[in-house]
Amino acid sequence: MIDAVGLTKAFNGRAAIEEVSFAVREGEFVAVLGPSGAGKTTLFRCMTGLAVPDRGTVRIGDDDIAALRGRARRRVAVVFQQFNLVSRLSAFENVLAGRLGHVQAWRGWLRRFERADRLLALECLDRVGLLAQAMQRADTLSGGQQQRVAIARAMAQRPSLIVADEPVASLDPAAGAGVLELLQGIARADGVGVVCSLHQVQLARAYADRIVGLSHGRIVIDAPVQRFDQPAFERLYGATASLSTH
Ligand SMILES: Nc1ncnc2c1ncn2[C@@H]1O[C@H](COP(=O)(O)OP(=O)(O)OP(=O)(O)O)[C@@H](O)[C@H]1O
Repeated sequence: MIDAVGLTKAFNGRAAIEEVSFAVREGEFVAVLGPSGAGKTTLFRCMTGLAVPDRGTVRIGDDDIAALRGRARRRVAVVFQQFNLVSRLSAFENVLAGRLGHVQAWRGWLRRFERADRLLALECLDRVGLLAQAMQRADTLSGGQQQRVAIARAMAQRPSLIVADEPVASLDPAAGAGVLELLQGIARADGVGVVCSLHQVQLARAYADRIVGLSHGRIVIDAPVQRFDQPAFERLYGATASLSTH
């Protein structure tokens, strides 16, 4: 469904990612692991059209993501480490923002969404367990709740792919696990592809279907989660690291 081929991006003559290729199928949850500076964020920015690769393509179905403009971009939803909600708006209004790529522009400006869009936003909030908080201002919610709102917003976009860049890095372990369980559920129930970068190997092993490992800008592992073993772990994090303690 999503096909990244030969992605290369350099900054000041130094490659941040080099010849990165991988595919994500419908309903698949792929965790991207790798040490700091391995190139995960650069890869994600290229996959979402936020950055233009020097070489390579990302296709979603028949479309090249770099060529997708405006509304067509709605096929890829992004979840950020810092949630990126509008703090003074309610959870509900933030989720409605996920519909902006689907409605006429004036409806977005005036926040006059149709009934079907409002119902969908409520349904998405219900799916993430926050219906009761729908009218609460985003900045009064806990970090875990804010990330759930961001996921509801991504769902309201009705995307083919959700790209989540370290979505649990700012959360405590329980809230982080809850967020990954949600993303896993969305992949399975809705057939949405999910690509999620993580620093916690144990979370990747618990929730992902596949692990893609990036090191120095290159893919060094691409394997089903069951095959992510000690040698794979060492290839990614170095010989002194031990999988059993992660
Ligand atoms: N805008 C930029 N300008 C210059 N160098 C950059 C830029 N963005 C990324 N880099 C460099 O590219 C390399 C990969 O960075 P990137 O942020 O993609 O890694 P990462 O795996 O996401 O790291 P982390 O896990 O710490 O977030 C690093 O060496 C970084 O310094």
